Amino acid sequence: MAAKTRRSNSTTMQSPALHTRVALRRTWANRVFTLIYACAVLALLYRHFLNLVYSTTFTITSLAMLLADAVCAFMWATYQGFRMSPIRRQVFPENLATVVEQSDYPALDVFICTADPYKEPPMTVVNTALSVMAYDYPTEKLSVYVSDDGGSQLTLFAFMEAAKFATHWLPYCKKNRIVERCPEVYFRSDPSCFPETNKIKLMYESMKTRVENAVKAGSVCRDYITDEQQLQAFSKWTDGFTRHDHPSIIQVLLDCGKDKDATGHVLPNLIYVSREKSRTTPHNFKAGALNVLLRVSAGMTNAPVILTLDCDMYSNDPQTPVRALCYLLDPSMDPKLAYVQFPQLFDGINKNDIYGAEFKFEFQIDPPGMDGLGGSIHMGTGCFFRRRAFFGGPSSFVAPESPELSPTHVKTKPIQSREVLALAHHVAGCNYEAQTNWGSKVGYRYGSLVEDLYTGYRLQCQGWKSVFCHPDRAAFLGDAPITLDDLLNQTKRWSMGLLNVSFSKYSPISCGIRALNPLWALCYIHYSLWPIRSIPTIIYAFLPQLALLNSFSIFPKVSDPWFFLYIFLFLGAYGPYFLDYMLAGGTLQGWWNSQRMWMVRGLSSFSFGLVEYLLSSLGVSASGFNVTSKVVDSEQSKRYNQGILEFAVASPMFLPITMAAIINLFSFSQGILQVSRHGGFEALFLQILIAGFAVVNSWPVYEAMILRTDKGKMPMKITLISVILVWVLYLASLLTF
Ligand SMILES: O=c1ccn([C@@H]2O[C@H](COP(=O)(O)OP(=O)(O)O[C@H]3O[C@H](CO)[C@@H](O)[C@H](O)[C@H]3O)[C@@H](O)[C@H]2O)c(=O)[nH]1
Ligand SMILES: [Mn+2]
Repeated sequence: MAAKTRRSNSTTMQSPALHTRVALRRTWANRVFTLIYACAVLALLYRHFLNLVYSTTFTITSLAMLLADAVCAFMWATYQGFRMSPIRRQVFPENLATVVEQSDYPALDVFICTADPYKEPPMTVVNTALSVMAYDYPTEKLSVYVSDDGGSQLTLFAFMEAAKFATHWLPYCKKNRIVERCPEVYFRSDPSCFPETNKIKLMYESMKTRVENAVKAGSVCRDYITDEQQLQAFSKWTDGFTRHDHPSIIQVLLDCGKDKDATGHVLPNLIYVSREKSRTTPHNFKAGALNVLLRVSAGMTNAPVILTLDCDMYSNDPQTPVRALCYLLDPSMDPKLAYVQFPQLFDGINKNDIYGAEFKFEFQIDPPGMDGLGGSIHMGTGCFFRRRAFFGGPSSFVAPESPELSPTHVKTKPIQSREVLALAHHVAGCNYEAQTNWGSKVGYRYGSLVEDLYTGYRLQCQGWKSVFCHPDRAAFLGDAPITLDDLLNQTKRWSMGLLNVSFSKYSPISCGIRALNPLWALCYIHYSLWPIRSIPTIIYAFLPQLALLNSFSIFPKVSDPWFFLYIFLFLGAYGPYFLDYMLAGGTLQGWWNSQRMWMVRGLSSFSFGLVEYLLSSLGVSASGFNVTSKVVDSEQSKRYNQGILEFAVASPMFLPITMAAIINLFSFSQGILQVSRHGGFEALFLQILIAGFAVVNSWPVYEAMILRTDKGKMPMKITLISVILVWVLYLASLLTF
């Protein structure tokens, strides 16, 4: 494995390493292959060029194929950034004690975001919070801040319950050295029995029932409210209170200075924050919520290390913060290190990941490639930041507007003191950021629906670095969408967010290429232009097929030497991708599904994202952050576990998928008939091959249109509209060819 190993704590010669990095053995193979494939790509472009200049039969079809191939070539070239210097890191948390005593660990503020109690069940959020509150970390240094953008009593109520349950759960986990500290997952796993297990389980179940009852009823039953303080907290939900219009609500649910667990030990701080909202002031979605937490926490605990988490990403390993410290506290580490990113991994993905929702490349395979160049992307969740990184570059500090919010400000007042609470409410106000640097130079950056990638990128442009930490045991596990519609909406949102980045003032194309190492910038260019993949996907899904239906050949004949170039390009595009996927522990079917989903996304979410982005930049429509649902419907989940794709809703994004499935089937059968009757196989072979490949990929779509009777099948409306559109397309093609 190790081609070269670099010991990272060279200054402390005697002490054992806290972490190592090695170049992956495949690096040279990658580089050589890139060189060979680049020649093939150039040859293809040369062929197009010859065609353009000399051919008398150059048509609109040739132009479209040129466009498709040029975009593919560009995306391929930019992807090579990831493949040039991939590395693998390892951490040794057991050695941390040689560098720092536990009592000298930095304080840690954990930020958890939630936005909608109906799409993100409060019990999910509570489980995430409990799993981190129970970290193996000095409790008095740990604070958990929950941002509730849904402004929901239900979420607050769930956290009041969680605060009570934590007093039992935390000592139980620590005493019995439980590894699984997310209670839901722990009890589901049928744990071994300790004397208190049943009692704790009952407590958990009864909390769950109360919270779920409240969610079902849509309000908190008065009987559940046990004390005056709680009553006072809920009194903020007055008649005019809506999730889009309400004052800020900040509740300290556990105070480390006062509250003790059932065994008399201190508890971590637990603070509920629902920032002020007003319909007239933009709130910048999750980035805005995180900036509020940055300020509220600055006024309360101001920990130098921050962990950001999405509400569904529970901790799966109580040692995770210590792993992060192996980088953050290493005296020989580059002081420009801004964040340690753990991969986004998921719980409950079905056997072969039918939706490719694991994003194995983006969350597991590509980040080590970027890490070797300067640092991984930020994935929004599972990331330990140095607070200082949010305030200017490593050597150019940008002070916040108030010294009390500065990362260097030392806290002395108790978190529940009047001044501290007043400051917290003030900085959570919806007009607070006006005329400040928040969102532009300080904190999470605004202007993109992928605030995570964008913020990480902007930090790196300022000179910050990052590290990708991928331990064997997953550090965090989250939910992935289990319906196709949810998944496509998620990637549509990402597409728009990525285009925001591409066309921003700080675009990787103009800015990144100057600020970062060029290969590193290529990676960002590649991601930020993801949605343009839709162009070749759409062209390749329809054009060769329409040509085939008209017996019109657009690729070289089998006997033509150029034919082999196409075959090589096809295999060479899939081969490395396949190998990387399998080396990352994937299955053959998982890979197949993943490549299918890339085509599906290209047809639907990427193209819709591209169009919506264009419309919103023309001011025709506004783009928002449509939160992915984490609610599981039992029938849907049953189908998901059986590996059946869920269509069910009449989403316009299904139209291009269905149309492509129909047209490929027709052209494939027509092509076969044609060559068996009239010959010409040589000239049409590549088109038949492409259509055949698409037909095999479209199998689940045919099933959903014709064979299935369950509720998840393709809505008849979508099938009918697709048939009509395909017919129109075919008629139009008769005029073209
Ligand atoms: O106005 C908002 C919208 C969302 N969120 C939170 O943002 C998180 C991510 O939302 P989700 O719907 O789960 O989006 P995903 O597409 O699954 O998330 C990925 O993509 C997002 C950017 O689009 C990143 O923010 C996430 O970290 C990343 O995991 C959730 O905890 C939400 O509660 C807010 O706090 N406020
Ligand atoms: Mn999510």
